[in-house]
Amino acid sequence: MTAMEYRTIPEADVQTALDLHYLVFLEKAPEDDTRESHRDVLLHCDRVGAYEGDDLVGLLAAHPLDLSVPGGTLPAAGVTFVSVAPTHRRRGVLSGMIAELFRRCADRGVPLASLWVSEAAIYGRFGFDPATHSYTVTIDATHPLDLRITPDERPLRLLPFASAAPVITPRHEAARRDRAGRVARDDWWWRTQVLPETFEEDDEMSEPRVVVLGDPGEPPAGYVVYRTKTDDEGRGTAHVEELEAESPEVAAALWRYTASIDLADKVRAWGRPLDDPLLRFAGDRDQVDVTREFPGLWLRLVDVPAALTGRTWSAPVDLVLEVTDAGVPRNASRYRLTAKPDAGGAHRAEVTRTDDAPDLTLDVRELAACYLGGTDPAELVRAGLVEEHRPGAAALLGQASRTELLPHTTDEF
Ligand SMILES: CC(=O)SCCNC(=O)CCNC(=O)[C@H](O)C(C)(C)COP(=O)(O)OP(=O)(O)OC[C@H]1O[C@@H](n2cnc3c(N)ncnc32)[C@H](O)[C@@H]1OP(=O)(O)O
Repeated sequence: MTAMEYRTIPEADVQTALDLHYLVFLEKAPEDDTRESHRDVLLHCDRVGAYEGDDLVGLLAAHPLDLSVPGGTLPAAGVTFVSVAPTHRRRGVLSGMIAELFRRCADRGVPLASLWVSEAAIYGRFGFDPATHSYTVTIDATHPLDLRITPDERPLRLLPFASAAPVITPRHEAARRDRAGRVARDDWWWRTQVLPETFEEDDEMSEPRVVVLGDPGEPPAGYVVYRTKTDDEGRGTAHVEELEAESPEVAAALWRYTASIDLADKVRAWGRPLDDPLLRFAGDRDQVDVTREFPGLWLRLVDVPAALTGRTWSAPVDLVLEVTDAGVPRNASRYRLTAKPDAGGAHRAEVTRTDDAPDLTLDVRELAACYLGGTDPAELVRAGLVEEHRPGAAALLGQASRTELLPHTTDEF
C-alpha cells in the first residue's frame, strides 16, 4: 500500500482539489463562476493535501484569520473545505490532515484553529468545541415592529453593495472590538464572503442590500445587510445577514426598518448573539421569536500558553490548570494562570508550567469552550467534564473569563 503523504496542494492541483470537494459533498460540478469563486477561496487559503502517490485523496484548507479575543486579536487558522475521498474514509486521512495543520500552526506561531462544522460529531475528538453560539430570530413583519424604546430618527440611506464596505468597515471594526469570536475583514473578505452579488446557497435570493443610519457626511451609527426573496405564493422575506449599531436606539431603528419593507411579511435573521438587545427592547416577544439556537465557531487551542496570555481577563486569578491534550502533546501540562491588573485596568495573564497540585483538571476541548467567555467552567464541572479539586476554582476561572458582551461570530466560512 502506498504511504499517505501530507503536503501543500500546489496551484496546479487546485482544480483537482475542487473536483474532490464536489464529489465528497455530493454536488454536481457547479457553473463556471461558482467554481471560479471556490478556486479563488482555495488560492487564498493554506492548503493541506493528503496524497497517495500522485493521487489527491484528502483536502483541508485554512484561511489565515485574525480573530477577536477578549481584549485583543490573535491569529487563527479558519479550517474549511474538509473533504476525504469516499474510497478512503475512516483510514485516518482527516486525522493526518489535522495533525499537519497543527504542525503548521505551531511553526507559524498561530495559537488557535477554528471552524464551522458540517456534523457536530466530527471535531470534538480533535480538541475543538463551540466557543460562540447564535440564535435564529424571526420577526412577524405583517404589522409595525413593537418597540419599548424610542428609535434613533436620523436618516437611513441605501448604499450600492459593491462600494459599501469602506463605509461600514469602521462600525464593523467597533463591533469586533466589543465581541470576541469575530474575524477581521479585508477588501477580499468583504467582497467574496460578505457582499457577493449572488448568494451561493440560494440563487433566488436578491443581491445584498446595505442600509446605513446616520447624518450625511458622518460615519454611520449603524448598518444592516440583508437580502430578499419571494416565495411561490408571493410572500416576501427579508433575510438579515448582519446588523450592527452603536446604541440600542440605532439598532431599534434598523430593526424597525427591516420589519417595514413593503411586500415582505417576515424578517429572518439567521445568526444573532444570544444577548442581542432586540430580544429585550422588542415590545411583543410573540412578534420577535427565537426559532433556533446553534453553535457557531468551534475553536481549538493549538498553543495553550500563547492563547491564555493572548487574551485579557476580567478579574484577578491565580489557578493551576491541569490540561490534557491527546492531539497536541506539548500542550498537556499543568499551568499556573496568574492574572493581575495592568496600568490600564485590564488583567493580563502570566502562564508558567508547574508541578503544583491542580485546582482544575480539564481537556483542551473544554478549555476551548470557555476560552472566549461564552461557557462557564462551573457548568462543565456540573456536567462531569471538568474536575474541580479546590471548591470554587471553576467559579473563579468563570469570573475571570467572562466578557461584558457574549462572544459571537458573524462570518461562516
Ligand atoms: C470544517 C469543514 O470543512 S466541515 C466539512 C467536513 N467534511 C464533510 O463532512 C465531507 C464528507 N465527509 C468526509 O469527507 C469525511 O468522512 C470526513 C472528513 C468527515 C472524515 O474523514 P476520515 O478520513 O474518514 O476521518 P478519519 O479516518 O481521520 O477519522 C478520525 C475519527 O473520526 C471519526 N469520524 C470521522 N468522520 C465522522 C463522522 N462523520 N461522524 C462521526 N465520527 C466521524 C472516525 O470514526 C475516527 O474515529 P476513531 O479515531 O475513533 O476511529
